[in-house]
Amino acid sequence: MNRVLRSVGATLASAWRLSPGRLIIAALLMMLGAVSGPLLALFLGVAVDAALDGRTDVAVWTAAAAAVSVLLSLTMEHFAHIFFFELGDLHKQDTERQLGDLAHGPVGLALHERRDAADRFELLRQQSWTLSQSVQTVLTIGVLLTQITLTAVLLARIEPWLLLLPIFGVPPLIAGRLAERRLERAELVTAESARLSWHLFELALSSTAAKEIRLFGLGGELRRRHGVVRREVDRRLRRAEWVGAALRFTGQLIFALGYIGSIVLVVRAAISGERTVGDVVLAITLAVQTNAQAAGAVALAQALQRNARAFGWLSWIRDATPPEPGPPADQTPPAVLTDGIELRDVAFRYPGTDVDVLQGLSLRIPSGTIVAIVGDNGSGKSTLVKLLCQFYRPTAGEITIDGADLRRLDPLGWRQRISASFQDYLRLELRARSSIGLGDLPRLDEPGAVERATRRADAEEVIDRLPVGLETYLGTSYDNGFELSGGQWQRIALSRSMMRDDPLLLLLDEPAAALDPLTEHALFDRYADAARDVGIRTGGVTVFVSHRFSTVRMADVILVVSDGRIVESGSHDELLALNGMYAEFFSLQAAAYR
Ligand SMILES: Nc1ncnc2c1ncn2[C@@H]1O[C@H](COP(=O)(O)OP(=O)(O)OP(=O)(O)O)[C@@H](O)[C@H]1O
Repeated sequence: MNRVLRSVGATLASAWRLSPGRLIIAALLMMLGAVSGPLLALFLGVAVDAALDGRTDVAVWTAAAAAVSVLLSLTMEHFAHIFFFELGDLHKQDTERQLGDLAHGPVGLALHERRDAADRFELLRQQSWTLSQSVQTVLTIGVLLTQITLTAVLLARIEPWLLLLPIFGVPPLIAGRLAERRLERAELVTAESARLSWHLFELALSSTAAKEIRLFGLGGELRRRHGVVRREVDRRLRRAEWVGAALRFTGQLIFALGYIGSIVLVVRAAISGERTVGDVVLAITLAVQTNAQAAGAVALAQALQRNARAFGWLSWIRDATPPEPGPPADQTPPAVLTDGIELRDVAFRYPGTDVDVLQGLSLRIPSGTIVAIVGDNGSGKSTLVKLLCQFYRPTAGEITIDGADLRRLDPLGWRQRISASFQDYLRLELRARSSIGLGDLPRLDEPGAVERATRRADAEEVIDRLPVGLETYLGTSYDNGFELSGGQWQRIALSRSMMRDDPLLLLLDEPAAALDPLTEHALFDRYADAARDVGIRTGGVTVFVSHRFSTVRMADVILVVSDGRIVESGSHDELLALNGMYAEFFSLQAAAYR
């Protein structure tokens, strides 16, 4: 109940903030429509009695009033809808903006990488229409309460026992709520499968997936799997809907019994002469309206539950990433690195999991050093990169920057001093100049900055091939957009990562996976020059992850990571002399290229 009340309050507050005028007009129009129903019953009753008594004037006037009531009840809600529609749209846009803020807001990655958060984002995406209707839903509460009160007063005038009639409206309400709960549980339980089924369906539409799907002849298999998952989701949802329908039917049956009883009561009173024919007409008309009101209340309860659920998901996401415990992040990064970066006994476990993916990591990276990280898939290389970017804080141990705890550095300030490129790089479908220049937003329009970054990333050749160079629109979002190959996109991403002139940390997490070995080698040659230049100017440290040992050997220090631990470290020659894991990997790869 609290959840519903909170969502009602929040919806009204939001509608008032967005457009108080529309809210007031819509509420007034709805109220006019709402009172016209019970008034219609009252005027009809009086008109019938006046006609039977021969009071023509009264009969005509009350019949005319009844006609106006009909007109109002038929039209007012329609006009109110125009305002609701606009308010609903504003409310939906506002919620989407909030969702965007929530998605972009957290400084870390936990929200994006949590499965339970992904479920709620998906449910909100699917049910955004609920939010667009929430203002109307909430105002309908006032309408129904007014109608029910008026109806109750009129019924009590005829026969106080008739006041019991609205009580019969309670079972349908409770039944509706139970049914909604069942559906909600079923939706949450099936959210993961629903995501999977959507993913399998999307594969059929994706041009990237089309090649492998055709090559491996996977079309039928993917359709089959999609069908199995979809059927399972549908089966569970259908079952919840059937149980819900049975519950609702029971509730309505109880109301129907009360309804029949009340009509019998008034008709008997009229036969015995205690009530007039007008009273019977009034009671029957009101009883019909009571039924509609009960049905409206059930629908309203469902809509309120849905609204509360969507509101609950939004609040859940809002509360899902509380600020991480630890010292306040109020320090700015140093202008230059003099000492370097140090990891002391660092361990890390992803939120919601029970395995340490990094353990006991200790290491000192002196300023100006180039460090390469190698290791098996899943050994923890990218996770270490995420910790260095402050996407997560270590669960144990400490990372220091020139002796200062990394947690004390303002993440946004620290990231402004990082240049990074990731294996799952972003394809920013914009003008090439912007797609690169956004790597350092304040310098997007600085003359020569984008060109310099392109040179550092060895990507001039990619730009030269574009129809209008840096001014070319990239990607399929534009009619005249130029689509790039995977490797070309990666070079654009690399250029973006080269935009910052004075980074303290250069991170390259397999940034060249889509490039051929020769290109990667040439790129890293150039990159190493840039890194050393940065090292001299700012003492900046370079950390790169690569599976190509020909590239890795250029680094000053190579770390071999296995199962979240550093198992070997040293220069290329030192590690070869050690004749351990690195030496084995290196000779295997060298033999493959020979
Ligand atoms: N968001 C996440 N939530 C839970 N576990 C995760 C998450 N991201 C990665 N992991 C787990 O952490 C471990 C290390 O993953 P990581 O991506 O750091 O490996 P990697 O060495 O970079 O692998 P690769 O060479 O394949 O890129 C893996 O076991 C992976 O399953």
